[in-house]
Amino acid sequence: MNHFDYINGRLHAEGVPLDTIAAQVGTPFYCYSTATLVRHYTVFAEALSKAGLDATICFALKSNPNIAVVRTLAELGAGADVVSEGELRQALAAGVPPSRIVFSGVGKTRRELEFAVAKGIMQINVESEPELEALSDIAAARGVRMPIALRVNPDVDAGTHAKITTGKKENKFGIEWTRAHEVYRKAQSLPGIEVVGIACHIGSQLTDVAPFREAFLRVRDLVAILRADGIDIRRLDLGGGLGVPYENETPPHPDLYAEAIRATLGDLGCRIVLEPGRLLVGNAGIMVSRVVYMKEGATRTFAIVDAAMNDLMRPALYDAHHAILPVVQPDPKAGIIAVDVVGPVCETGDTFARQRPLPPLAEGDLLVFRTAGAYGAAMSSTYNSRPLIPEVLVKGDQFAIVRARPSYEEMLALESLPDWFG
Ligand SMILES: Cc1ncc(COP(=O)(O)O)c(C=O)c1O
Ligand SMILES: N[C@@H](CCCC[NH3+])C(=O)O
Repeated sequence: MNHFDYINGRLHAEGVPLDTIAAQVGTPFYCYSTATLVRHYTVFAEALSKAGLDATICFALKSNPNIAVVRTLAELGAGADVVSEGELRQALAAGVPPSRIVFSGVGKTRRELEFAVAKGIMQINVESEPELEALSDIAAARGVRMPIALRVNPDVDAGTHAKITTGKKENKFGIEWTRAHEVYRKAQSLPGIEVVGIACHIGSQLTDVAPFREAFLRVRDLVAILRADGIDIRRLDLGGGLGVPYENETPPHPDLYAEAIRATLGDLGCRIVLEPGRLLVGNAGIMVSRVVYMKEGATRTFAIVDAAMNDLMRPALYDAHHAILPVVQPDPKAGIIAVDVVGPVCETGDTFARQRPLPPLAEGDLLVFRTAGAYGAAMSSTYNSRPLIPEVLVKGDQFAIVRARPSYEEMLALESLPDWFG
């Protein structure tokens, strides 16, 4: 469910026509809907409370770190899951209290750990023994014990795209399952560490609840082993990963997911922490782009648009499908053609869709790429010296630019020529 619909023949974000935004901010741009963000958060939170779970929802900023998006969720009670000092600063700037922030990631630097400890965040999810030792040194030097969970790798196949599966033993993430008990013992003995829980995240865009259940049962076994050894496990961070429909997928409803948590872990007396990203923001965002040229190739028709793989990387990186709609509602009598929708970047991979059935298009037409709120702007780059595109947040019939398009002067100002060029 989202709030991007045709009203009087023009696609709107809530109450605002997208061509009105395009006229003001220029194309391409990202556009997010407050109502969809609120709805997704509420459905997820209600599913957890209906299942009787005592849960903290820590929005995974990696999916969309825009501070207006994060603030919208924080006002509903969301905490944050961050993976870098930059994301931690974004979460704080958006008003997320440190007591609701978890810090994940395989390669947190000492500087990043220092910063997180100094801010007094809720928990650090430690992913290796060297990180555990570094963190203990840092916290002990400040005279504190940092609350931690060890991220364990349960060796479960999430059944998702190979590039976004994280919980198999060959993946770089987490502490190897069979070593977990030993590393927990070590953590218990370190002066700067307070063990509070277990963390686990098996992958992203899961469309079946079975792999989650399998991982949660493994976590359950580990809780029993650790508690029998006197290690006080009181929080379970189950990561994110619940998928959204891009094309024909039918991911489980949050109710089913919450029920799987209740059935496997609900009786352990643990606080549950969740790190959803895509589920909250995926369908709350679109990218709007304009057709620059229509081009007839030898075998295909190309719609060359002003957005490119650097703006929305998912199709190039994962062959991901994003639905494409014209902003002006097509006349059904106009028929359908097969089009390759491509960007201007000098790579064949800069293709958003191949042979996509679309109504006849013309230069200047506005197109919307749906389900672009997660891992869209977040993964964009300036490849081909293209400035990052602006982001707009809509609320009812108002909209605001929540990330401006940098000027070429601002981009150039970051670079300099060494003196030796004279
Ligand atoms: C540790 C961790 N938590 C949370 C997430 C968010 O995942 P998703 O956007 O699939 O909910 C990810 C990304 O896969 C992750 O690696
Ligand atoms: N970037 C991926 C998701 C990765 C999840 C991060 N752990 C995507 O766009 O689908």
